[in-house]
Amino acid sequence: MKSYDLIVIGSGPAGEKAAVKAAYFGNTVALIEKEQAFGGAGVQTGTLPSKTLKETALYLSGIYQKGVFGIDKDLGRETGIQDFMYRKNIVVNTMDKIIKYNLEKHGVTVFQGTASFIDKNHVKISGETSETIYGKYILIATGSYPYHPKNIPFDNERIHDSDSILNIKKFPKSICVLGAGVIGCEYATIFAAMGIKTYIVNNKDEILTFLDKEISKALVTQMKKRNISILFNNSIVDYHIPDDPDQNLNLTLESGEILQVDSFLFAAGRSGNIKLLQCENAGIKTGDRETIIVNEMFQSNIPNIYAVGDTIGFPALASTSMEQGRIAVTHMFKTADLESLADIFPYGIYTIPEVSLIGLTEEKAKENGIDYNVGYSYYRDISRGMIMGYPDNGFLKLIFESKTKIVIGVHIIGHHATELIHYGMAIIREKHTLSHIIGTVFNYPTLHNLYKYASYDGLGNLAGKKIKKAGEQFIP
Ligand SMILES: Cc1cc2nc3c(=O)[nH]c(=O)nc-3n(C[C@H](O)[C@H](O)[C@H](O)COP(=O)(O)OP(=O)(O)OC[C@H]3O[C@@H](n4cnc5c(N)ncnc54)[C@H](O)[C@@H]3O)c2cc1C
Ligand SMILES: NC(=O)c1ccc[n+]([C@@H]2O[C@H](COP(=O)([O-])OP(=O)(O)OC[C@H]3O[C@@H](n4cnc5c(N)ncnc54)[C@H](O)[C@@H]3O)[C@@H](O)[C@H]2O)c1
Repeated sequence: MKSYDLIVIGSGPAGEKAAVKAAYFGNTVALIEKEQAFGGAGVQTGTLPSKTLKETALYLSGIYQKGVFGIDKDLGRETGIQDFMYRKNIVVNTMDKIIKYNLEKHGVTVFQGTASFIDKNHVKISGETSETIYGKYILIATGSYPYHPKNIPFDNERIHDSDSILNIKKFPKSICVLGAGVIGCEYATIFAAMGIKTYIVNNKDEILTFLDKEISKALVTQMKKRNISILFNNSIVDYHIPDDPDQNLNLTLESGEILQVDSFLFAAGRSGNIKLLQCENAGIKTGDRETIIVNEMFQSNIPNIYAVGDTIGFPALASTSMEQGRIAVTHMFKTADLESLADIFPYGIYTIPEVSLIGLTEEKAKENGIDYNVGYSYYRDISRGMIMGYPDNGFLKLIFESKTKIVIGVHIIGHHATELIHYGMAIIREKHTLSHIIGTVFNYPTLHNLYKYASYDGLGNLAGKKIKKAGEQFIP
């Protein structure tokens, strides 16, 4: 029987990074993947395809060029679905090859097949042939899948989840998205940018509840401007698919109304991918939504078995999954180079416009009894924003402690927000003050000047002395 220091199950962001790190430090590593294509939701069905489609929608619709040249490109309506999917397919196929190459270069032995536990050290691989291998340590990195509520008749033709939506053969004439979480909001803005009438049905009275309220409201305003209708405090209780593919779906809302749309996308949650593993054979403790229960070093109740990424639940991001994989390996093999997950990490929401945050929201600061103040700056306040055509009326909001002026939260809505946030992360991790930001020289003109303007605005708010209000200097 083949024997390894580590068996990794799953080739998504968590599994790949863990496998190559363990191999780099001289351990024998096997990785088992059930799909032909590697990369999991990170590469094949989630992060990268959706981000590429967003970039494509921006390019084809010309949304960010309209403010610069004042012209409406209106390409979306003339574009075929092949054009829309073209770049996505290139990115996904290339990343698949890159992962396989990375594993090969590190000397990781790859097995194609479905992994299941025989006991705490033996894993069976069922594929074209069947084989059992031994691992001193085992890392579960099997990710998650879109949860399928029983009452939704998924057909992958008109009723989709976030996997099947990537294989559509024509643009929907209109679409209803269920769930205003990250997946729902991202896809809704992508379809709307392509000129498709889009509805979101959400069972709460707000979207993306973890955002600073002001930012989430600003995103709702931007979505409405782009012809997205959001039906709050509502859900769908019945789905009728007519025989005639040219007729609309009839979706019966909880409120009693019927919503007629061409297509439907379910985006209201995911569950851990652990069914096939037969965790009971190894005595591994599992939790809600098919997750594996782990400690802070990502170790399950069975000491030689670890689990990372979506399969352990929150925060279920590609960004954090990779780090969890590396930390688990540090702990197993005592490489002593990465002790724990960073105490704070950013969220990047790739809606149009993008949203990103790090640190506390205003609501959280209030709840924690912190004496805080805020400062704002608008893209339209700064030269780079002007050059870019004031995209999305975006803004940056700084939250800082009134007494020390130390920044405790950064929230951005607008173009490139997911890139801009990283300076905010450095400020918060280093406990920098508004004065520190003001005393920093940035390239000019750049969007980073948003930080400086927001700091001046914050100081003005603190002193009760403001010459100009944030956003006021805009002369249309
Ligand atoms: C639409 C969408 C957009 C997203 N956008 C972002 C984003 O912008 N930024 C971000 O940080 N995160 C994003 N995410 C989340 C991100 O994709 C996941 O957090 C990340 O992929 C989790 O990585 P993972 O390695 O745990 O699992 P996965 O990427 O799901 O990989 C798991 C792998 O394990 C394999 N597997 C499962 N069971 C077995 C078995 N029994 N045997 C063998 N192999 C098995 C699967 O086939 C898969 O290849 C998005 C997710 C979705 C769905
Ligand atoms: N940019 C990113 O980082 C990114 C992008 C996409 C996905 N992800 C990851 O994928 C995970 C899953 O995302 P998701 O959007 O599917 O789930 P989610 O749990 O984040 O959001 C689900 C939304 O649907 C609503 N909802 C749930 N049931 C409903 C019902 N029956 N009727 C109406 N509304 C309902 C919820 O109130 C919520 O707003 C996220 O937690 C995130 O970690 C991350």
